[in-house]
Amino acid sequence: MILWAQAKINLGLWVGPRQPTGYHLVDTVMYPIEVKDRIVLEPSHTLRCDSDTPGVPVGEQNLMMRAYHWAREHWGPLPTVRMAVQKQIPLGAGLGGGSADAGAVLRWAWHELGFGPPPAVEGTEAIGMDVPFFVSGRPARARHYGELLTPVADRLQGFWVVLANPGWPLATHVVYRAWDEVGRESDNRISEVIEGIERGELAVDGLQNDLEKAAFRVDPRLQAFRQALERWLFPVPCFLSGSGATYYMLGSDPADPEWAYWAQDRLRDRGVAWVMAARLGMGKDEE
Ligand SMILES: C[C@](O)(CO)[C@H](O)COP(=O)(O)OP(=O)(O)OC[C@H]1O[C@@H](n2ccc(N)nc2=O)[C@H](O)[C@@H]1O
Ligand SMILES: Nc1ncnc2c1ncn2[C@@H]1O[C@H](COP(=O)(O)OP(=O)(O)OP(=O)(O)O)[C@@H](O)[C@H]1O
Repeated sequence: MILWAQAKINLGLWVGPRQPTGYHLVDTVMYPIEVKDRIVLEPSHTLRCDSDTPGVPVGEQNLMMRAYHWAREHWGPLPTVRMAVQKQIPLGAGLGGGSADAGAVLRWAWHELGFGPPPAVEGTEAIGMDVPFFVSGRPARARHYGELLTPVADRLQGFWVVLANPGWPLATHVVYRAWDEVGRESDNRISEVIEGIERGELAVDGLQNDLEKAAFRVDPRLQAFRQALERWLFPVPCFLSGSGATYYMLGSDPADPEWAYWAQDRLRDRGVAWVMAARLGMGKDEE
């Protein structure tokens, strides 16, 4: 069986102070995007988790394995399988790659156990704060530590964006740690973003990512990367997803793929390590 694990982008991200738990309060909209990992699941005599992508942990360190164990413990017995992931989502990119894979395994487990849709997300934050979103797979506002979800209208489905990643990762916990030093709470404009989505628009003036300054601090190359993107795609603004290092950009008519493909070619010509024109919204779950 083939499972598809879709990435997300954050449409705005506001961060509050670190709590005694070690986590920060956040407020963001997470939107699925059609960049996806391919996971092959097959019956096996022993439980295994592999990947042919360099840098992806295999075995117990992989989030798919943690998701499998979690589902078996909390939902019920599962067949013994080999899980193999082919990554398309870049690593440490703010696109939620590992959490997306975990979400896909949990969705499979829910279905496998004969429970009806939608899969329950409760408790899955034990695997990662982004995981409940990936289990649900639907556009949502995410609050508290990111696990508290409220559905958001799926009115941006089909919008074209171009994603650009500089080719090196940023570790989420390091960026949050840097936020403790340089971060400042900013005006929360998420209602503008949500109202825009309800009208079928992306309110770009309200999009802001509080982690960006912290990410610049962790790796100053990111600021130079952003400046280069802005120069190459002028006058289009760039928005950082999650804890970075991926930026997304959209043209004046996001329903039209032409600008996204033009931008994709232009950034590839300029040597950007990973670039992809992709649509927002939910794709198919499995093959
Ligand atoms: C940046 C975002 O992707 C935005 O959606 C998320 O906030 C990160 O979610 P995630 O990668 O699923 O995060 P986790 O794997 O749960 O946590 C990784 C590390 O990030 C930090 N972390 C994460 C979420 C949060 N609300 N506050 C935090 O401070 C913690 O140091 C934690 O140890
Ligand atoms: N299935 C997986 N795919 C990718 N990385 C994984 C996986 N399982 C565990 N990891 C580990 O998780 C780390 C972070 O990976 P990931 O790509 O999810 O980060 P991210 O995109 O920054 O996530 P987020 O947006 O949730 O902060 C990787 O460097 C890797 O060590």
